[in-house]
Amino acid sequence: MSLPQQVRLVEVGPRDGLQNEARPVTLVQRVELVDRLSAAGLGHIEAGSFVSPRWVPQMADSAAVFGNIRRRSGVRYSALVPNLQGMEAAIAAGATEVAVFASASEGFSQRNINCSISESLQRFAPVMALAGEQGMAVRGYLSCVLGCPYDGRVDPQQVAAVSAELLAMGCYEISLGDTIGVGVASATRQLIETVSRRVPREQLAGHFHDTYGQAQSNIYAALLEGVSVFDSSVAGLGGCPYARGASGNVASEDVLYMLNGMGIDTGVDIEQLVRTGQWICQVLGRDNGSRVGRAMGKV
Ligand SMILES: CC(C)(COP(=O)([O-])OP(=O)([O-])OC[C@H]1O[C@@H](n2cnc3c(N)ncnc32)[C@H](O)[C@@H]1OP(=O)([O-])[O-])[C@@H](O)C(=O)NCCC(=O)NCCSC(=O)C[C@@](C)(O)CC(=O)[O-]
Repeated sequence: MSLPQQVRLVEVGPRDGLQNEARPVTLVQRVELVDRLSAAGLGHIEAGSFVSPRWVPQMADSAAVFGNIRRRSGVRYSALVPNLQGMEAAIAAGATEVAVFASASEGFSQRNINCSISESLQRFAPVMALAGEQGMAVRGYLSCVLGCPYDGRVDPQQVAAVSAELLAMGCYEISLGDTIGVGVASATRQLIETVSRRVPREQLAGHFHDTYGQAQSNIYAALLEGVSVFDSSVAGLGGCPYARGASGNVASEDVLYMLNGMGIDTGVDIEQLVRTGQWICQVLGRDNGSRVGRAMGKV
């Protein structure tokens, strides 16, 4: 399969990234992060989540984030929602679209959202119904597609089955999450080959954490399999509070550098993105998780 000419990057730093930061991030800083990312050309930004603040306190102020960002025309500002309560809050806050999230493994489903996979899908039914009434697009995340911190190996057929259910419920795209970053390129290819028998490749996205340094090669493997949407996080922010040892998402700057080098268009300005990564690392007092960010920061 030939490589795509264009890739859509979904920037998840303000949600997947900041949800796992120990240091408190102010509302002003969260808003500025989203605004800097849209200014850099990112067209799809997950700006926050409407989950229980007891479970993920870092995302507690998401409504205020949506209320204060400088909205650029054409940019999709999405929100993560686990249930109808979250969906109603996301609509009230003015999210452009939402994402529901399920797990391919039972162990992670219980730890992350306190219910089984099948219960989680039942919770999404009213979310999908309300989204339909509102004409709102819903993305579906599936976690632990290449391994689970609680259950170990995850069968690709199981990933395909839950992906197909999310698609049948009305999700326009299924983002396959290697939540703990354990996958390697050959497993990624096999996974996409299996899942694509149930979900068209054009409706799949890749969401790779970089815990074991495999994210970029997994993205390349997914590109070769015809996937052209990838989630990433500026400066490699993040992890997952319910997956011990999970490091951040693959850094947006690193993905962009690779795609630029391969002549694949994303519409994102690498210089501005690198500056945004440097800025947020300064704000958080953390090291920059992007190699490209570190290298370009020196020149
Ligand atoms: C799903 C629940 C709520 C179940 O949590 P629960 O405790 O089982 O829920 P409940 O329905 O019994 O409600 C308990 C309390 O939570 C409240 N509540 C209920 N729903 C909401 C809501 N939407 N917003 C705000 N509050 C809510 C509800 O009102 C009630 O409040 P109380 O009466 O006790 O004061 C909880 O487990 C939860 O919020 N989990 C979120 C976990 C999370 O956000 N994890 C990180 C995101 S997933 C991820 O990062 C993976 C991904 C997507 O990036 C892909 C990848 O990398 O694999």
